[in-house]
Amino acid sequence: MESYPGAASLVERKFHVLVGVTGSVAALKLPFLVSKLLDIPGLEVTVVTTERAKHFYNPQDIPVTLYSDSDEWEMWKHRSDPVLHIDLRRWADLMLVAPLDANTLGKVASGICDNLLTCVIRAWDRSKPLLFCPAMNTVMWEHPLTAQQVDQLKAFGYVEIPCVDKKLVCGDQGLGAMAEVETIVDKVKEVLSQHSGVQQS
Ligand SMILES: CC(C)(CO)[C@@H](O)C(=O)NCCC(=O)N/C=C\S
Repeated sequence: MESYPGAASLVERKFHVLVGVTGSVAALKLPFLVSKLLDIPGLEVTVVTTERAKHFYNPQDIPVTLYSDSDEWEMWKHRSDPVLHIDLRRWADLMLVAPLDANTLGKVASGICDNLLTCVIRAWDRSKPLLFCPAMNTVMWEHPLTAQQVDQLKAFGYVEIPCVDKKLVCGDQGLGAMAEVETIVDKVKEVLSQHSGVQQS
């Protein structure tokens, strides 16, 4: 490859998927979700976790870069240092928040950004797709706040991958279970095909 200006732009870089994970018990599916995303050719995956989500998975089961709040503060000590949540919003072509727990849903709907994940979302470039997978106990899902907040996120242009009706880990039966990983991956593929369509045009 000649080293003329713009040469790099001619090389098909990978499609960058940023996975956000929050503190629903559905976060136990993160290793499976990441591995199925990595099966999609041309994808590069990075994960941003909240502190509460860490309770549900083992970081050794996540074979990609995994950022959490301390990374932001380790990285920024002086004015010239990179700002991680801004670097991540630039790096990502698509964001997938799976699971989106009730706490982070509320924060995103009202613009609270008190951790790395909510800062990336608050800074998100809304011309890029942001998919979210709500997951919470049925009685939380049925609280009137939830529909208001989900509608607010859809009004921002974010795409809901709806929760499903299941027997939940606490024994309750009903809506609130995160969409199946296969459903989530199919949705990412669908958006990806639209995106690559744009690239071909
Ligand atoms: C964990 C999994 C994926 C097992 O199939 C499913 O139950 C689920 O998505 N639960 C999320 C709902 C939740 O956070 N419940 C919290 C209290 S009941």
